[in-house]
Amino acid sequence: MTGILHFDDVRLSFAGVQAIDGVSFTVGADELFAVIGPNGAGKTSIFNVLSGVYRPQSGRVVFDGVDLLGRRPHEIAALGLARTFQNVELFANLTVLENLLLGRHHHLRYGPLAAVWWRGRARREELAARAAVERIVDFLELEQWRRMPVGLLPYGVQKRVELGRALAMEPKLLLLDEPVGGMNLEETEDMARYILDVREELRIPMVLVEHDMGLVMDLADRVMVVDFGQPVATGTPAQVQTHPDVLRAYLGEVTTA
Ligand SMILES: Nc1ncnc2c1ncn2[C@@H]1O[C@H](COP(=O)(O)OP(=O)(O)OP(=O)(O)O)[C@@H](O)[C@H]1O
Repeated sequence: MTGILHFDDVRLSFAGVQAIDGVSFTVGADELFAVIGPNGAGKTSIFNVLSGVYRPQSGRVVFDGVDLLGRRPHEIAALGLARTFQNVELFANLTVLENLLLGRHHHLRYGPLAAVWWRGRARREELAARAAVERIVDFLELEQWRRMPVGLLPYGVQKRVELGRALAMEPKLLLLDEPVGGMNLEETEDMARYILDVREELRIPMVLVEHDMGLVMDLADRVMVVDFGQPVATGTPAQVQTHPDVLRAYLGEVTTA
């Protein structure tokens, strides 16, 4: 299968704990791919391998034709792989606009000297960055909060700003780590709509880790279920929902409807 991301037979262990035990998957260029599984199954570890935080003992990870293993998180981000975090990781004292602008820093090509001596280009890039950030503010309907410090905003809006920060990087692939974790129903529905908009209007493929099963089954094209670091099943939401090994992983036994 051709795809933007290939995760191939990856194994990662920490002092006796096999966090990822031979996981493989491919994400298509226009796909929304979800990873689900019980607590401690290895989902976050998969994200941490993808974003360069953990280095696996074996396997291959190829993104957009580039081998990611051994690369540092900032290099991977600069290649176009952006992520959001389970717990919001924004600068609480900075405004929404400032946080979004920080997301764009990979796109600023001038260094500090150029900023002083070559004002024309630095200024043009700065203006382009601001215009791009304003488009994201519109897209995610953040107008009313744009000049407010992120730390003062409701949690659901902070999560939306985090999505915006990742979008500001103009990624080729987006990793969403529990985008609706801790949200109420209304916030969850809003976020689901923005995720669909990212997919349909911006056409950015995504990998989603999420505990909210309803959201996963509504949004994902394909789902991979992991348990104890191992892949249990991969398929469409309808296929995995009825897979006996998936029921066993979640419920501890096979049930028949
Ligand atoms: N840095 C680490 N050091 C030691 N063990 C770790 C580390 N990171 C993860 N693990 C272990 O690896 C296993 C997989 O953890 P991981 O966080 O990837 O699971 P998860 O599916 O994301 O869980 P959750 O749904 O609770 O977030 C667990 O047994 C965990 O304790």
